[in-house]
Amino acid sequence: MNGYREVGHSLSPQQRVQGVAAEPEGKRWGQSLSASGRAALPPASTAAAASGLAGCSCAAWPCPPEHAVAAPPGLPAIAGYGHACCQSSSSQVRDILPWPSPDKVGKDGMGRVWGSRARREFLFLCFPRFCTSIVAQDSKGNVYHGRNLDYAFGDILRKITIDVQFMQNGQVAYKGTTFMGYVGLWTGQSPHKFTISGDERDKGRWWENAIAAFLSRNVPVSWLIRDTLSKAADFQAAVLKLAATPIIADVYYIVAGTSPKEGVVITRNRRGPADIWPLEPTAGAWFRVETNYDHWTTPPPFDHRSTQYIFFSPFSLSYTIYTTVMSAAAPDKYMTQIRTLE
Ligand SMILES: CCCCCCCCCCCCCCCC(=O)NCCO
Repeated sequence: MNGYREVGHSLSPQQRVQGVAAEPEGKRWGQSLSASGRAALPPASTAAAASGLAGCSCAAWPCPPEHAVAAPPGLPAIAGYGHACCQSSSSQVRDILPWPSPDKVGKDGMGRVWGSRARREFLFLCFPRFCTSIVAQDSKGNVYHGRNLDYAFGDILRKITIDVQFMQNGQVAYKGTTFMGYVGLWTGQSPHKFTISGDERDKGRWWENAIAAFLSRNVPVSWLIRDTLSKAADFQAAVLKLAATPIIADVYYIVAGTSPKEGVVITRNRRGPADIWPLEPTAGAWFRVETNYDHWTTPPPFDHRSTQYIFFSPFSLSYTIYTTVMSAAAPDKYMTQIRTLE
């Protein structure tokens, strides 16, 4: 079964989501769950989930866990999913992230969606596009940023995944999640300024990357994340730097700041930006999800991420190395979980 490895215990996806749902806003977000945290989950939550509750009209925000909308049998409920004050948002989420069909989720979480494990490994190598980043703003204007880093060679990479802090004058200048011995960063946070994640964009040919690297002397994409974390003064400066600096390969940079509306997906060509896709909360666009496809295109039919819920999807877990959640305005809440396959 897919699980989570963090300080001393592992949780199933279902326990994890329900545990988060059980906590008051701001208390539990970004912290490790304890066994007692799970025990505190009100029984009503399970009852509501089992009863088929389809939205509520209470005035509280966040919607209490007992108002969580039911998920299909065997899948977790999400608090606030059907709340009146985010009805439009909820329905957007429902449209964009519907529950996967349980009959497609097998013992290893991939089941009939992908077939045998050998076939999946082969498919990953052929179509290595599995990362997911999300930036979202809540009703109070807080901005959150999450990412799944999915990759092959999980057995090795999970063992060498580390959170690193870069110090300057005795203080944490920035931090990130990476692999032992790997110089760049695909995930990081500059405290009280911004957070960044990178997702691969599979465009162009390998030799074009080589030319960009060796002849044009462009910057590797993960180095630019690190350099931006180190040098950019604020969200705007970070977005400008990430959008304009010539890099070796195409990529998606997802950036979140500390103030309302500070969230953006930058689609990069080697030479500059192909597209900038900001949050537009006043127009209902309170979140942006980037996987490994241009947001204005339709993902191929073999990729179900845009039609399944993201972080806890059994579909994605098999190749997920780690999940990070962060919010630059609350830098201490930075949390990475290594995804185990036990
Ligand atoms: C001694 C050094 C060991 C280094 C290990 C190197 C691992 C490289 C990992 C790169 C990860 C890039 C992932 C980008 C996220 C993404 O979009 N993934 C989808 C798969 O292509």
